[in-house]
Amino acid sequence: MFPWTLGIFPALLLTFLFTSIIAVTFKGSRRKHGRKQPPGPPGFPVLGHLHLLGELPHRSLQTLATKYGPIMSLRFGHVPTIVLSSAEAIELFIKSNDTVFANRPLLEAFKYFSYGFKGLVFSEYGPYWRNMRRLCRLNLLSASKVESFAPLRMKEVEKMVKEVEKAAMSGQIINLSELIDDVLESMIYKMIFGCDTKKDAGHDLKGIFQEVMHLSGAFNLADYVPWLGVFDFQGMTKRFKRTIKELDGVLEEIIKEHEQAFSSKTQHDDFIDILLSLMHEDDNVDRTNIKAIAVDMIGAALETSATVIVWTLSELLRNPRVMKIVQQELDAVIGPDNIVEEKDVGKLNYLEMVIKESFRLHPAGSLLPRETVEDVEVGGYYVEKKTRIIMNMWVLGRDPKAWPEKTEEFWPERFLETEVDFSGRDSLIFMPFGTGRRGCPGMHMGLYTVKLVVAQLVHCFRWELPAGMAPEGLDMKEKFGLSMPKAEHLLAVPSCRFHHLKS
Ligand code: HEM
Repeated sequence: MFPWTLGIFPALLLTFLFTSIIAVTFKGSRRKHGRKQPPGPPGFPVLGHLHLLGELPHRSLQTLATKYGPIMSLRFGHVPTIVLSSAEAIELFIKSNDTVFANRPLLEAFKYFSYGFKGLVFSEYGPYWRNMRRLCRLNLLSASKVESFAPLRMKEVEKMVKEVEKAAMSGQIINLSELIDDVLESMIYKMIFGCDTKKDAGHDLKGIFQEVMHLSGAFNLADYVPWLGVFDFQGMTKRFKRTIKELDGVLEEIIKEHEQAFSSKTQHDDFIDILLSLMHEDDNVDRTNIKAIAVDMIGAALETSATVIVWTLSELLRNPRVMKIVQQELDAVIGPDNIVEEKDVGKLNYLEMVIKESFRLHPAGSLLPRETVEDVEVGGYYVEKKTRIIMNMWVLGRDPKAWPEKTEEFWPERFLETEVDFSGRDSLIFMPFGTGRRGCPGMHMGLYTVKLVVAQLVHCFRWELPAGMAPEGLDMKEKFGLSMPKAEHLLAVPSCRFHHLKS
């Protein structure tokens, strides 16, 4: 969820050279109004601490926090920032002052791709956001809506099983990262648009969205040193404009098709249909909202769910002991020869612990960003309005105080004795879907999808690493991005566990 990956070094070098000319005249200070600020390292004028982030900012910030503590003050370009690196720090700041920390940073990419913050994810905290959130929760993400899309999810998962079966027959290596992306794209696009590619109409919906995600995760200098924005050194503004124009063209076409079919349909199935019927009833919903919400839902649902599935399967391949227990549970609950159905996933208790453990070590969204709505004093520190707050989720899962046993190991059994659920309500040591008012409203849909896909792949197939690679040889490096995906694609060879799968 935090963008500053691509091209960070060339961009920083450029900024440094450009701004060092005027740096001598700039008197930057982290002390505001003589009031106490959290500790932090000394920074450069203009650049602040941007140079300290490195290729993997979550790790660099973890190292800095060991020196400056779990509440640390930094400045990225012109943006005052506080990094929270423990459950106690998040409790003190976010939980106790939820409404004060309820904004998100308004970055340039999000401005373009959310149609000027007209959706839910990036809209400013206040009545507009409340209305959008209520609308999405009630009409798109309610328990009954999530359930109504179960047959669609199941159909896509069955198609996936057939594809893997074919590869298994011929002993082929499968690129699981690509396979999972494809399954989730089809599921999510069909749920939102009722179609999955628009290739037949000469568009490449998937390609356009990949560019949206790519640009949303890119480092854009103008977000940190706004007055450099007019020069567009990185060509970002040009790319934002080109991509949103292309995206808008496809979204308009999809909406028009839905409008034409609208009156003849008795049932309004996909998100666009539902939003169009709301537009007819509610003056607060217009065409721009529909497009912004559609983009929001894809951005929020797709990469997060795919990343979690790939990390979970990677951990299972690296830990044959855990894989064996998951398969034993599936055999006992689902039974050999049966395909897993969504109604069964709630009975898979060990799988649930496996997914929790995967979230602990590989949170989808390593750095959760928020922004202060107003000036506030917390824990004796003065935090001014529009300060960026970063919760370092990556550190939370690896904090030896919170997870004293086998901290760095993949050990799902720890959740036998730790009473935490996914929601971040009980305990902030584990909050993979965020916390408070801006916590994830798609948690149930995300969990159903992740559990169903993982369970199916592990129940129907045995998996081995290619070329006789030992489990401990699997590369587990992450790359930084919106959802901290695995750096290398996950490749594995399937073989069928059952001869006659009943679907
Ligand atoms: C495994 C999958 C998912 C993960 C790990 C995940 C995680 C997150 C996280 C960490 C946040 C930020 C919370 C905060 O700031 O406290 C978030 C926000 C959000 N998520 Fe999810 N999410 C997932 C799936 C979904 C799905 C399937 C949808 C909808 C279809 C969705 C919709 C949203 C929305 C709309 C927000 C913004 C809420 C707001 O700002 O009010 N997410 N998600």
